[in-house]
Amino acid sequence: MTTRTSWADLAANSAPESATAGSSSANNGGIDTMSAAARRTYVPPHLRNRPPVSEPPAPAQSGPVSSNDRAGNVGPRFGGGPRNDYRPGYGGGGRGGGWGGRSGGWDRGRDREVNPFGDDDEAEAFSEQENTGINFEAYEDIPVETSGENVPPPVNTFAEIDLGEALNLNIRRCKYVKPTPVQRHAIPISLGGRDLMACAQTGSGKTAAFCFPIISGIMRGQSAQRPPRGARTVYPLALILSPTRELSMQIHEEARKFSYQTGVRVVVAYGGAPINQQLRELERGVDILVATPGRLVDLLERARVSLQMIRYLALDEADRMLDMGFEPQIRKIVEQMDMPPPGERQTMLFSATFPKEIQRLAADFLAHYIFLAVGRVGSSTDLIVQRVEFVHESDKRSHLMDLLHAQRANGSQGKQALTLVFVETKKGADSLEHWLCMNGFPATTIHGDRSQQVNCFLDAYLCAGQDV
Ligand SMILES: Nc1ncnc2c1ncn2[C@@H]1O[C@H](COP(=O)(O)OP(=O)(O)OP(=O)(O)O)[C@@H](O)[C@H]1O
Repeated sequence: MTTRTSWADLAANSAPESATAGSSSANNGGIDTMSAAARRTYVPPHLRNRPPVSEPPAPAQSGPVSSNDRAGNVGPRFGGGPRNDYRPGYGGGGRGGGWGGRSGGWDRGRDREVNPFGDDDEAEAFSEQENTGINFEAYEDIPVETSGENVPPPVNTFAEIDLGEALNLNIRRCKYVKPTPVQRHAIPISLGGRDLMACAQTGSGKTAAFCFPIISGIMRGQSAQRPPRGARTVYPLALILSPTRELSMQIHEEARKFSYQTGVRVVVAYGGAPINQQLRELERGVDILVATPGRLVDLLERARVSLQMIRYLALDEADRMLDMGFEPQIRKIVEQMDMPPPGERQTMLFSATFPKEIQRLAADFLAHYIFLAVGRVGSSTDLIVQRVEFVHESDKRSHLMDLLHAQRANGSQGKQALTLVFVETKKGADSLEHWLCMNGFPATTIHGDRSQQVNCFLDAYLCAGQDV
């Protein structure tokens, strides 16, 4: 069934055929960290250290979201679809059976996986307390639009999706009780092997929306293709591109939690930091690479990373990447290196907005994609009263004083309230700070290297002593 909506119509006109995949520039040196046996067949990090199995790999078969046509989308490169890598005896102990029962390659290899949850106390980790990162009360009214052919139905619970035992445990460790709107729709779409163009705001739970299908897919899959051997070149199976170092680090942290004890290894690479440590991390193996575009181009040009084995590509905050001028780098990474073309890889494009430039990117990077637009969770329009008031220059301070007094009166109901005042210059901020303090509203000025022009005040009346 096809549902058409205003945004959807924009999306539906796309022509995804224009992407071109460059040929591999593989070199033939040995992979010096591998044994001779391992050299014969490339073994991705998540599959290394498995106990040997005598039977051949399981035949290609559909994933648990059986109504989806993943095979047709993944292409012949990966054996026509995901492989269910359940093997009797593998992961059968400890965490339960099924393909999700793996305890992962980490613990058996030379690296012991650090617990990203930061504690070994399972009782604490599994406490019933919900993750409070999302305002679930604002959920029910979130408008969601989807369009495209054969859109997989959304799910209401994580239990409805077979993500595998290990990933399910990590979802519980994260205290995610139910999926956010973007997760409800995006996860079944991606598990179904479909390309996705998702318009979703920051804070809507996008990270899990693209990480869960990637991790689950890597756990199930088995690469049918052997990459050429290149000294010190690594071959990630998934690439997550994000605009900034901070966001990349955040995604990496989250992805490490989601992939804990799955055997799937996540590495991050971003600019503005020494490359050597990142190279060492890459050399230890990488299944999912989280990267900023500039640093990734550097790694590709040094032939330290090859995109030849990429099965999953996620672009987070794509509109921000374009705003920051990363389009040439992104196009180089996706179209001019050795990444498999659309249709042979699975691509998820996330953006808060859907301007023409993003529509073009979607047309070039995605194949037969589903368009998803999710309204903002806890949108400012729902939770914040916005008011614009025009005040004469000479009345600004007295007006501010009135607002602060009003807030002080409201604040007596119990909840602490903070006031942020943005001031044009540091000098102006210093002057206002002094004036506020003299008038009984302790304030703290914040200014930093990144924005000398914008300074803000914290009304410390109700939070004196807090370090912003
Ligand atoms: N299903 C869920 N249940 C409870 N909390 C969740 C759920 N999904 C995500 N969260 C939490 O909500 C917060 C925002 O999620 P997340 O960082 O994934 O959003 P995002 O859309 O990727 O935002 P950003 O663009 O800032 O990365 C995080 O604290 C995350 O742990």
